[in-house]
Amino acid sequence: MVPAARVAAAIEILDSILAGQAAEPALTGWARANRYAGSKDRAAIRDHVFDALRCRRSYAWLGGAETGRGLMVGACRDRGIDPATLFDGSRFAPAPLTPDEAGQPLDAAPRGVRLDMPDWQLPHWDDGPADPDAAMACLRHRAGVFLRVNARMGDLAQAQAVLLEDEIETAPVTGVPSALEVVTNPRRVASSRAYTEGLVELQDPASQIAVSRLDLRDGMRVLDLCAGGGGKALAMAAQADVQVVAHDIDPARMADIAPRAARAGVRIDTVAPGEIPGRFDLVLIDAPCSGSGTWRRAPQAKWALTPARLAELTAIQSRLLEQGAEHVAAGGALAYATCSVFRCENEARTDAFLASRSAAMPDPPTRLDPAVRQDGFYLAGMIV
Ligand SMILES: C[S@@+](CC[C@H](N)C(=O)[O-])C[C@H]1O[C@@H](n2cnc3c(N)ncnc32)[C@H](O)[C@@H]1O
Repeated sequence: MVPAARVAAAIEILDSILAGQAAEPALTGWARANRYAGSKDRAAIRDHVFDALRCRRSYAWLGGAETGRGLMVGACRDRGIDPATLFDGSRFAPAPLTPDEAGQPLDAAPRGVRLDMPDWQLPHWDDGPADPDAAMACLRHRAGVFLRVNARMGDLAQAQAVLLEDEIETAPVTGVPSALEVVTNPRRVASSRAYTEGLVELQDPASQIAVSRLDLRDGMRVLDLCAGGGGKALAMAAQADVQVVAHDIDPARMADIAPRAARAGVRIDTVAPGEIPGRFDLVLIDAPCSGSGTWRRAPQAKWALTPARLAELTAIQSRLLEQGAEHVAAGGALAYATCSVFRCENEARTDAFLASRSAAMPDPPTRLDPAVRQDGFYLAGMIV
C-alpha cells in the first residue's frame, strides 16, 4: 500500500473507534475485510491509529476536527509533513483538504489540548508526578518493547545471544538489571526461541523494578491477590524460590498463567475466587487502577476514564487493602501496587488504610514516573 492509502485506512479505523469500538477489534476487523494489506501495511496502519489515540486532542486541534480524517491531518502537521502531499484525492488517497481543515497552531492551545489530557484530569496530574507536564507529554509517545530475562534460565548476555539468532537486537536498560529493550524486530519476539523456551518474558521495566523491591526470600508463601495474566507472579517466582498462589476475581484472566509458568520453569498455583488457602508471608495487591502511568501503551483508556469510574476504582482499591490484610500471616507483609500516578489511587489509599488500623509502612513507597521510566508505578510495603 502507498503511504496515502495507509493514512486512508487509519482514517476509516479511527472513525470506528471514535464511534465507540475498541481499538484492537477495529484493527482486526479492518485487516479481515482488506486481506490485500500485508504485515508491513498492517503494522504501519496500527502505528498511525495508536499515535492518533495518544495525541487525540492535539491532532484534532491541528487538523480542525475530532474525526478520523481530522486526526490524521493533525498527525501530518504535528510531524512537519504537509498534509496536502498525502490528501491529494489520487487513487486510494484521502480527498484533498478543504479550507475549513486549516486547523490551529498548537502553541495557542489550552494545556489539556497541548498535553493530550482530558481537562478534568489535570488536577489529578498536578497532584501526582513531580513534573506533571513532562509526565503527560511523554504519554504522547510510543512505548518501547521491553523484556524481562528469566534469571532461572540464563543471564542478560545469554538472552541477548539467543535473541540474536532470531535477528532481535536488544540493549540493557540502565538501572534495571533484569531488563532488555528490544531494538530491532520487536514483532518477532513472540515467536522467537528465547521467548517460547522461557528465557525472556515481555514486561515493562517499571513492573520489573517494582517486583525487585519486594523482600522475597526462599521458602516464603506469597499470595498474588490480583494476578491477572500473571506478569508479577512470574517475576516473583523467578526472583526467589517462593511458593506463589495466584488469585483473581476473574479467573479467566489467569488462563495464561499455567503455560507461561511452564515455559519459565516455575510453579504457580492458581485458586478460584473465595478459595484462598490460609495466610501468607507476603500478599501482593497489584490493584485494578486507572492505568494512568501506562497510557502510552493503552491510550484509549485515557479518554475512557471518567470521574465516576475513578471513584469506583478507589473504592475497590480500599476494599482490596482490607481483604489482602486478612491473608497476611503473623510477621508477614502487605504490598500495594498500582500502575497509576494519581495520588487518589496511591498515597490516599495506603494512608487511609494505615490510619484505620495498627499497621506501618517501614520504608517510603516507590513512585516511578513515566517521564523517567516510560511507565508510572506505585509500590508501598506495609506491616499489618
Ligand atoms: C493490574 S491488573 C493485574 C496485573 C497482573 N498482576 C500482572 O502483573 O500481569 C488487576 C487485576 O485485578 C483483578 N481484580 C479486580 N478486582 C478484583 C478483586 N476485587 N479481587 C481480586 N482481583 C481483582 C482484575 O481482574 C485484574 O486482572
